[in-house]
Amino acid sequence: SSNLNLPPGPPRRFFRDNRKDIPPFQFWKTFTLWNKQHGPVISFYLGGKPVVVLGTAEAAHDLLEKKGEIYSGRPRNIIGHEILSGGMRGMGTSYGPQYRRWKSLIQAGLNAKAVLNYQPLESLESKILMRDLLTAEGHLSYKDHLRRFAVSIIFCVAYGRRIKTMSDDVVVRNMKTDGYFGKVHVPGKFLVESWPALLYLPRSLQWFRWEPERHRTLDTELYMSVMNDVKRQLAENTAQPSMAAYSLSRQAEFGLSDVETAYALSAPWAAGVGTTVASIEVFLLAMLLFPAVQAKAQEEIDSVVGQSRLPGFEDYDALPYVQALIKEVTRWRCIAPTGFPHASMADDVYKGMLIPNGATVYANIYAMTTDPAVFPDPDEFRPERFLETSDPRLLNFDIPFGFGRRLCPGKHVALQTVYISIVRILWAFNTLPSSNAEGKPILPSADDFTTGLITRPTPFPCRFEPRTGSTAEVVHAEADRAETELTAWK
Ligand code: HEM
Repeated sequence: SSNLNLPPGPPRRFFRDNRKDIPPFQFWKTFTLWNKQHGPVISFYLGGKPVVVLGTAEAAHDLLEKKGEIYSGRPRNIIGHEILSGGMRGMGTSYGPQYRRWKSLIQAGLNAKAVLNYQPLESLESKILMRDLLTAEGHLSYKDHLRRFAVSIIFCVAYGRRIKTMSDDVVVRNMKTDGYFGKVHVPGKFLVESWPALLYLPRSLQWFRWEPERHRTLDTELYMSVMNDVKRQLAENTAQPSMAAYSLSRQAEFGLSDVETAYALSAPWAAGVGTTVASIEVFLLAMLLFPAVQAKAQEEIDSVVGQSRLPGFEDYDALPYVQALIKEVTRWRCIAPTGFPHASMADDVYKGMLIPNGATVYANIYAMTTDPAVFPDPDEFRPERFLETSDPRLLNFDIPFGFGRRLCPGKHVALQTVYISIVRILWAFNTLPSSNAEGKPILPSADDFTTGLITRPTPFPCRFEPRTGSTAEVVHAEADRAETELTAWK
């Protein structure tokens, strides 16, 4: 392999370190520019460590899926995995026995069949969400209602308990660390990732440890305490079915210690709340900017469901335009633009280029989902692109959820939650922009997004106008009934 070259890329810098070429803000746009300039597979260096970026779905399928035995590792991540998580988050663990034990627990709770059991809960919580949006005060408070909705569903799935308000103790405690995990995963952000020799400094001088170690103590206390609650309920025979109840009653089978189980059970919480909320926010943004799409989806829902009842999971197959709209939400502004980096676990050769053992490999999902050759006019929000096609890449579109053995295990539950909330918002409300003092609509930018492993629209005001005279009545009646049924989840 010594005769082979790494994939092309930006000019190599002093000490082979391109860190300075990568802006901390929306770094995926720089990756995409480099993919355009140098080709679908590019490379650069971070502190002497090779990084490869795959800019087309074809390259990602060829490597991350077809050669899963090589490309299912995770790069060494000193801050996010080793220091912040004590090596216990499966998401940052390389493929191997420890990862497989973690994954079997996750899969048991989140596989396509298991998630059907969560539909009744998702339906009930979405009825509460409709009432919250109907009675929302101010044009930004929808964000808090969406977050409560997503946290409550994920918390029920993981621990069998509802979150009724954002002032719930576990939410308040989690908010102290929430977001930190995403923030530490910006490539090139920490010197020690590029220069691990800094770990040889006396511990008291390792300034980069102080903050993540503080967060780790808080995280561990929180994850253990919510898991121990379920342990207690199991002993008292009062536990609701949940991932925690299932895995604690089979702990020996999964081969995970208490603290490892506690961290595994926190994975849906860490990876599932922000992503679900961000997806629904992207939907709302698109509805403000593309009102004709909103009207077309509402027309479809009205023709299938009518106005006297809410749409439900049973209507899914009869709503192809809504299904296409959801795919377009995940494509138009993908919320995990570079996925989560993989690492190669052996030398490999792809189209004459060397991808060395230990290289960090990013799937540039942003480049793939905005590739005009596959998605003409990528900035247009056009669900029709998924209907007027026989291209299998569009018919089976799931690029936003990653690739191969590391493909998002929460995909099924995420799509269920997103569907039931979106279809009911469309049925109940016209999502409309706020107006300024002169009565002119304030349209948000389509490109004002945050930076991090997960990106979301920066907060924009919007309002929810009931579509018919009877909407409020149906929403209130359904929410009251849901409130009673939800008491089972305490
Ligand atoms: C629309 C919402 C979501 C999107 C777009 C999304 C996207 C992704 C992506 C791109 C990855 C990285 C895949 C790779 O490495 O190739 C990932 C990983 C992951 N996701 Fe999601 N996700 C979403 C919702 C969820 C939910 C709701 C959960 C949990 C209930 C979840 C749990 C996870 C976990 C545990 C991983 C790590 C998998 C591993 O390392 O093997 N995600 N997700």
